[in-house]
Amino acid sequence: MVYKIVMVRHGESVWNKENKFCGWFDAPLSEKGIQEAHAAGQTLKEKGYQFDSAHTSVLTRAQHTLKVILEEIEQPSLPVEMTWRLNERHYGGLTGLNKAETARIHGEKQVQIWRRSFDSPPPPLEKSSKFYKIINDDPRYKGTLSKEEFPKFESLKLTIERTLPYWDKVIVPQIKKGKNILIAAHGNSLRGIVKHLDQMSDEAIMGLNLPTGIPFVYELDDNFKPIKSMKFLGDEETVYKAMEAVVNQGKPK
Ligand SMILES: O=C(OP(=O)(O)O)[C@H](O)COP(=O)(O)O
Repeated sequence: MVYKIVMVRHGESVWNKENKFCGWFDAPLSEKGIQEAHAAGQTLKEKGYQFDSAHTSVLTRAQHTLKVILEEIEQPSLPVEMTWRLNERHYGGLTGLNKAETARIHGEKQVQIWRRSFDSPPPPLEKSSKFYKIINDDPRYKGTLSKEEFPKFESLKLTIERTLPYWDKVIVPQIKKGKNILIAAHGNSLRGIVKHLDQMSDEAIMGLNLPTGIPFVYELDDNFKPIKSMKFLGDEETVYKAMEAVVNQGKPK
């Protein structure tokens, strides 16, 4: 049996465009991001993809991307499960800061560590931050995350620790039943799933940057080992350039 799963990072958000660390802040899609979502949906339609269910985060940018894709593939009523476990990593005290400006102040190397190291977390989101209440008092987390559980920051390691239980307990059983699944999520929650599937080392995952709005496919064997890893549904040059652009966000300008 060969299992297939499609994943996509949401289209460009307004904060991606403004080059700000976003994390759990609920930035909407930019105009370009909406176009990217349409293009992703059209590509999936051209290639004949249809799904049995979809999974996304509780953040608008991922949900909006998914909605546009489902409209494009003419499956607007597909069952969708939303969970904070697929949220972007919580960027703590970096939330809202411009990445290039942060690199100018703290150095490109430090920003690279904050963005891509496996287990060095960003500084915590302090109560004094203007984003603290917006994120922590957001009603979408009520009843699912207690005050004690609510993160103040997340490294990739911590992100994986809360994403993988959802992958293992909810998504994998659906795939094993033969369901075709689509996941629309975020740069770092998806990097966590990719690291797990490809059994990438803590060092190797540092070099992976996911572009916005370009779906990618995994084909997995019975033991969930990849037969085909991360096959992007886009031409190589476009994908490469989009990945490079993500890397360059952390350079001082
Ligand atoms: O919110 C974010 O990711 P997202 O746009 O995938 O939701 C982060 O700001 C991505 O930043 P990074 O690429 O520096 O880890």
